[in-house]
Amino acid sequence: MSERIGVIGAGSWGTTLANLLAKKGADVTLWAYEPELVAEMRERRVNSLFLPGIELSAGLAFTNSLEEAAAGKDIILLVSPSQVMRTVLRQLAPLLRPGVTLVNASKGIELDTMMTVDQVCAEVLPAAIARRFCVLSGPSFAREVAQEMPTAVVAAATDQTVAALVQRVFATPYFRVYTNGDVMGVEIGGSLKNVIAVAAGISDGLGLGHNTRAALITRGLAEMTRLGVAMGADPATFAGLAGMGDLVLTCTGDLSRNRTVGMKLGQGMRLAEILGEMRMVAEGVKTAESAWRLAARIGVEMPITEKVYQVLYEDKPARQAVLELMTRDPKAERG
Ligand SMILES: NC(=O)C1=CN([C@@H]2O[C@H](COP(=O)(O)OP(=O)(O)OC[C@H]3O[C@@H](n4cnc5c(N)ncnc54)[C@H](O)[C@@H]3O)[C@@H](O)[C@H]2O)C=CC1
Ligand SMILES: O=C(CO)COP(=O)(O)O
Repeated sequence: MSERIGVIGAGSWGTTLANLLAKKGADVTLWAYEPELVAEMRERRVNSLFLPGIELSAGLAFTNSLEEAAAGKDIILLVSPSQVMRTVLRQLAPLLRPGVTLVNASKGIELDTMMTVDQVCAEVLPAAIARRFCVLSGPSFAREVAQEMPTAVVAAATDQTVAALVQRVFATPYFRVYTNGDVMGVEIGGSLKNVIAVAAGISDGLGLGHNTRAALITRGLAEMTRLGVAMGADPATFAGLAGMGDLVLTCTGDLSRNRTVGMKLGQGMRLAEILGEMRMVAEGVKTAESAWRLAARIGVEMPITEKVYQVLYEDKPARQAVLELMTRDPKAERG
């Protein structure tokens, strides 16, 4: 591959995708926020903080300098947590060359503005650069991709030549990439499934059953779709990889950080204590608040998201939240 690629963020997902690209033979530079991580990855070819036990390709370069990671690159992969994305983008803006393709692999809605990552890019970056934006999302635990387990994701861009480029660059025999034109639907699906995964974790932590989890997944999908459609998304996107696919993975998979946070809440731990023990990001914790505020602002009902918000931030007991969901006014399933 001839593309020069900068990967911005060396958490578990950024490291995994950088490694996937380097194993394909691409020229990849991985930027890490933590200086000690760069030293370790250079010397030992491992990221013991965020992706322990996975050997990193000899072809991968590492840096703490955003300039080194971004200047002159053909593709920039954004994989920093969504709440720091604006700060990172502001630093990247003067470094990006015209014609660069931006790929977002992060999942979340900014707290202060209630913006998706594509919207933040459009605000922070020059229009000519923000136009070549693509979001890469879907059911993809980093560790399983790093272990080359078959995975399917979606690359969504307004310009289908951009989506097709991203599909070609990222595809491997174990990483299948579908194109899609619905940027908003894919951004919203990837962001909101994390909130529903917190709910599913709470349910599991309370010792509730498979019926409850299936109800949360299905009704969670209904409210994700409702918000997405109100934001201009195509409802069909929510039946796809970035909607139902990722929702099922995250609500049922033991590797999910969001589900784990929920489980610990359901078992009675306090949020501050849970987050204090975590170095990794559980995006659903902040996105519960931004999504809840966004839904209130545009007048969309999101009862599960609302309860997750109340359990996280208003000390609502989890059992009380479940009871309140179950005893809402009777409704038709669709409508
Ligand atoms: N890990 C996974 O399986 C997947 C993660 N994602 C998404 O990828 C994004 C990144 O998550 P992970 O790679 O999992 O990260 P992680 O949870 O493994 O690591 C945390 C990351 O946050 C970075 N960070 C912390 N404070 C920072 C700051 N002030 N400025 C810049 N960076 C800072 C760390 O350097 C590290 O890269 C998230 O939006 C996540 O939802 C998407 C798909 C799969
Ligand atoms: O987005 C993910 C898988 O698609 C990762 O989910 P967690 O952040 O909950 O681990």
